Amino acid sequence: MADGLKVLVTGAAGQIAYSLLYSIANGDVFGKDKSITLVMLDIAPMAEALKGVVMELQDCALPSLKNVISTTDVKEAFTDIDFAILVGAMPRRQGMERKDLLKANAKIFVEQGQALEKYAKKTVKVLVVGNPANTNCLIALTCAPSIPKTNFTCLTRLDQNRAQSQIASRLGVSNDSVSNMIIWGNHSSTQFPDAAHASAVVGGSTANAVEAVKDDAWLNGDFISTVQKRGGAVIAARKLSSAMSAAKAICDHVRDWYFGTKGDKWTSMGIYSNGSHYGLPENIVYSVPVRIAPGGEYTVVEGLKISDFARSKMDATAQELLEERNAAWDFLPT
Ligand SMILES: NC(=O)C1=CN([C@@H]2O[C@H](COP(=O)(O)OP(=O)(O)OC[C@H]3O[C@@H](n4cnc5c(N)ncnc54)[C@H](O)[C@@H]3O)[C@@H](O)[C@H]2O)C=CC1
Ligand SMILES: O=C(O)CCC(=O)C(=O)O
Repeated sequence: MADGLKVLVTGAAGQIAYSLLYSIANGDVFGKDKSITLVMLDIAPMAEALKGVVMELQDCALPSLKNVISTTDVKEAFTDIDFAILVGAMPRRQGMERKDLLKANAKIFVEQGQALEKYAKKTVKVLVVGNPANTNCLIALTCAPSIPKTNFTCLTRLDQNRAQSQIASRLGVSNDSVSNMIIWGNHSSTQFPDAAHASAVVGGSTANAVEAVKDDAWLNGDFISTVQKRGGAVIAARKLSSAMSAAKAICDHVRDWYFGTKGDKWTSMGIYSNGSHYGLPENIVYSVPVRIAPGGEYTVVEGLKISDFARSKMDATAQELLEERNAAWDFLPT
């Protein structure tokens, strides 16, 4: 078995983790030949529940799971990790926007950014899932200045999967027939799901998704708002936020980050904006299309033609991220 990886999942006793841990431990993310040390962090009141999850993982008898460490101690959790999947945070309830969670969750990402700085490998790759994911990611990377900012990403793959599925279902094709969907901006109701550069295989031929759908009113209207509001719709129906689909999207994101994207395909992820792509402001975490080399180095897909409609949507979601950043700065240590 190839050399192992030490992978941390926070919020390990929560509902997303319950759908996620098996896939990581089973080799569905990093490959069956990679032995995994799984580190599971939650808060002290959840220690007993965490024991139950550990027992279940043991009972799966998985060949690739080398070791399980469950802890409520931040130092133990972050020491020498290769990957950090930061899920642990409060989810929103009905009637809230994700940014309303900033006050409750920002301090978690200050503490965990500082822990990454002190205890993790400098090569650690960090995926922030807990909401508001983009701004929590910005907080974490700001608190870990010795780790490259490119090692921090936030999850918008769930939005991408939602958009892909909407287009596939509209065209009556399988989900894997649709590719190169883009999510621009914030994982929030201002995000811009952009089908203009996506392709779809319909009847054996590959076509641009917009040309295949042939319904601009839907693409510029209900398609966008359905994806933007999908998280809220799941909460309204389930009285709990998305978990199974979130866990699947985390696996897709981390797998692509580890193994790379294939050929001409790209994927969307929230990355640190250094001000050099698509006229986006500097110092926010903004979702863009990226191609990823095996091992994890990503490059932003450049040169896409941006319509006036797209520009206004991209700017609106950037504006929201600037406002979130201003609010978040109140929670950073001085
Ligand atoms: N970016 C995205 O696409 C998505 C983000 N989310 C977000 O993911 C987060 C987690 O969601 P769920 O698992 O459904 O919530 P949950 O409430 O079921 O689980 C969260 C877990 O985190 C733990 N936790 C709280 N503070 C912690 C800390 N300081 N360290 C470690 N663990 C801590 C809690 O004790 C709990 O066990 C929420 O903020 C939710 O809004 C959810 C779905 C998609
Ligand atoms: O919408 C929410 O706050 C629930 C979790 C989430 O971020 C999502 O389902 O997209």
